[in-house]
Amino acid sequence: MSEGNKQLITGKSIILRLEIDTNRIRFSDIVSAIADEGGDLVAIDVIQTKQELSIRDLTVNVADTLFTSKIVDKIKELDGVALVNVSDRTFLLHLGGKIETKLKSPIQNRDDLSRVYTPDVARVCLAIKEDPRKAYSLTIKRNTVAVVSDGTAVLGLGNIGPYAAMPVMEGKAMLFKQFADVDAFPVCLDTQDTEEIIRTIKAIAPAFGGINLEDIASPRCFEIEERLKRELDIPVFHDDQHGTAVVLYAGLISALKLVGKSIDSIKVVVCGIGAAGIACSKILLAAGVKELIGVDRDGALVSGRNYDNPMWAWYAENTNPNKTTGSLQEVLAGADVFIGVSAAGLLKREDVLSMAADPIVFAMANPNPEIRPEEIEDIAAVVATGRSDYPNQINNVLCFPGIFRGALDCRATDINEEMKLAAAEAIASVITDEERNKLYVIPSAFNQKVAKLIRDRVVEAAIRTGVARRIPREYR
Ligand SMILES: NC(=O)c1ccc[n+]([C@@H]2O[C@H](COP(=O)([O-])OP(=O)(O)OC[C@H]3O[C@@H](n4cnc5c(N)ncnc54)[C@H](O)[C@@H]3O)[C@@H](O)[C@H]2O)c1
Ligand SMILES: O=C(O)C[C@H](O)C(=O)O
Ligand SMILES: [Mg+2]
Repeated sequence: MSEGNKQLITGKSIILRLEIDTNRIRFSDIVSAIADEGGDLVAIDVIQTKQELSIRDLTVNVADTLFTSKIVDKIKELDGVALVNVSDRTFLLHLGGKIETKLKSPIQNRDDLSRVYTPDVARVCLAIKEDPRKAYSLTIKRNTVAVVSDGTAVLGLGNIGPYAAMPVMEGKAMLFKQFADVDAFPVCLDTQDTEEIIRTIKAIAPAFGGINLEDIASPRCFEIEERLKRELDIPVFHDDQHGTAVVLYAGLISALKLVGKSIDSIKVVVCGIGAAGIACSKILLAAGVKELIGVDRDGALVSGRNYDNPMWAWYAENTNPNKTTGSLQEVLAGADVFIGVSAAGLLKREDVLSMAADPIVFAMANPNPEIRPEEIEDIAAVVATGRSDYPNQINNVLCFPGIFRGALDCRATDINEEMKLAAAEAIASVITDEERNKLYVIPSAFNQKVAKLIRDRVVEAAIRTGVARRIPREYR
């Protein structure tokens, strides 16, 4: 297990079910024992009481699994307490998966049955056969997105395969529904072959109004997306590239306002030149960043070198104008902005100290960032991560629900550059100059304005650029 993955088990919440003999032990002694072993008791539920026996569920936050085993051992030593069960709240939330199918209308009698199913359904099938566009009005297609992964670059966990990728894809499906009322379905493919992935996605496309590619490793992800965009008539969007780039750009516009720097005068270092790093770099170049340096495992990407990865060859030619060479630490000196889309713990406090005044640090690797915000909160002007448990969450969740809502509503054939830029501007517009501060440069995922604003701007951009096949009523 890598160092990064080990940190994964931080910040757990466990539930201890205890059978307590109240004649033999005081509850306060149990609480102290838990605290002594590093547990933070946050809730108590009394499940049952009979005479001197009390069954209680104690919800305890622990910093990592080590504390869990210490707490469990300590409880077992206590006289008058029996440990009935220990459960992890996160695992409980995943029991049986996180999403399900719901019927829009119940099937209560023969009449209903004959309409939703044989024989009447056949008339609907034939109507679609006659005019395939009716798939949008008569099937789930108009509101359904496939979240497709091959499990090769799941968060920063790497190639963990399609089964292990499912919890993330189910999570993305939840976010689609929660934030934009899009029905999304996780599809994890048991193949890592580019052609087979393309063929499979094309074969399942009839049911879907859009394809959200997720956690597919670079450089394969580029060809898969490019080919599918060309060969399918529904929008195909690689979230780790474009969703991330859109939110990053929105966050950077806002952070630069805070520190009073302009986009064309800053030096930016991007660490991790994969799917997210390349897309973030492209959006920054388009926005006018002049000094942009990409760093991967072997240091800065520089023109004139031979790179097997064709995207790196392109990257080296189009960035790093001063041909700066060296490690992350070396090229970061004097930089205004650090963007991390690589792996946990790569950035050190000393590195941030070597940056220009008012450094902006976007440490976006998941689940563990390149540096923990608490390590640099006193020296950085703005710190953001991809996580939900710190302020300034720069995560593609802010983008993909609204962008697909817009694309589906106007039956777009594509999600193009103008639509992505419109989404970034929509996110950036949510925070006013008065509201903006060090801990609030990007709206929260729960800000209800975001998805709606993105949707409207995306629809407008789709209409403007001629990719909308339907004009929503308010734009007619
Ligand atoms: N916050 C967000 O919204 C968001 C979105 C997408 C990706 N990410 C995160 O960014 C990371 C990369 O995701 P991706 O989809 O681009 O994956 P990817 O596999 O396409 O790219 C990762 C890149 O990071 C490089 N890398 C790995 N370890 C490195 C090291 N020690 N030093 C320098 N470079 C290193 C790899 O060589 C690769 O080029 C993951 O941690 C992921 O969770 C965050
Ligand atoms: O899944 C996330 O939280 C963001 C992003 O898609 C990632 O792969 O890290
Ligand atoms: Mg992802």
